[in-house]
Amino acid sequence: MRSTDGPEFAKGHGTENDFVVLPDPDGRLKLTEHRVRALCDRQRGLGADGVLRVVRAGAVPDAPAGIPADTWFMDYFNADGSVAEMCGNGVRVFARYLLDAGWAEPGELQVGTRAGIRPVIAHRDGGVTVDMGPASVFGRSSTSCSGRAFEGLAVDVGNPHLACVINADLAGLDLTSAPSYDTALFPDGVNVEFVRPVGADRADMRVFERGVGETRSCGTGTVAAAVAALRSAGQDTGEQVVRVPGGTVRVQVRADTTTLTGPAELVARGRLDADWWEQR
Ligand SMILES: N[C@@H](CCC[C@H](N)C(=O)O)C(=O)O
Repeated sequence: MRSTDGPEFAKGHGTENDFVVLPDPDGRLKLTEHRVRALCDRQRGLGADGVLRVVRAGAVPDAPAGIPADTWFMDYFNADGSVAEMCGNGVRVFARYLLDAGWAEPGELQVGTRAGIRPVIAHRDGGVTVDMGPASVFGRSSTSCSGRAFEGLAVDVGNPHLACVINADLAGLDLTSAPSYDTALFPDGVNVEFVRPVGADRADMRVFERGVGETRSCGTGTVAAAVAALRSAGQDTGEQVVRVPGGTVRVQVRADTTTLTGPAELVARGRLDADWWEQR
């Protein structure tokens, strides 16, 4: 009989950007790069775009200064085991997990991330709004994909993005391999979005995520996409409904901050096999 008393997990997604959630309030789990990759493996693991460790900020040695020790901290890892500063869809799923576990009350809550504290509101309809903080444009750059060059805006949403507004069919892009990017402007890599405006306040988007590959949604990416779509129409602020392969989110870009509203769903809870976990 195999052991079933390994660490607890949950599985959830936000617009089909999916995550393994590992509750670890006191920071006891040894979450190595190898274990993250194994968990996210879609053939031999649970399968996910990333891992969200649910831990108190005080138990995370590299949590940014200024986050109170008892704040719930989203310790985020990409599927390749790399650490990222922020994950917009992840924060929504993280908040849903906290509520489901009874670790947070409905209403407004604060989630610590490597990009700072993100205030979150969980709505009665299952949607979640995240105050994503200001999105700052730090240049223009280019990428090439499917043998074509595209221009885009470099946008910092806590993590780096290159959001390219294009007037071409998104379905025709081959995102099975990483689009090129300027390593001087993006020394730590970049998430690349291709954005097609559809009317004044709507845009379609596909994304190639740093540390993952093409995903069906990227919350921080939709914020970068909204900023780029608005700028292409001569606006610094406004609202955009962004449609991604996995669903639809609403982004508000204000002068002082941005917000992201979209669904978050938990689909399973269980325990990892203890032997499997120990052998990773
Ligand atoms: N899917 C996320 C972004 C996750 C991090 C990203 N891959 C990076 O390395 O910056 C989102 O919903 O924002």
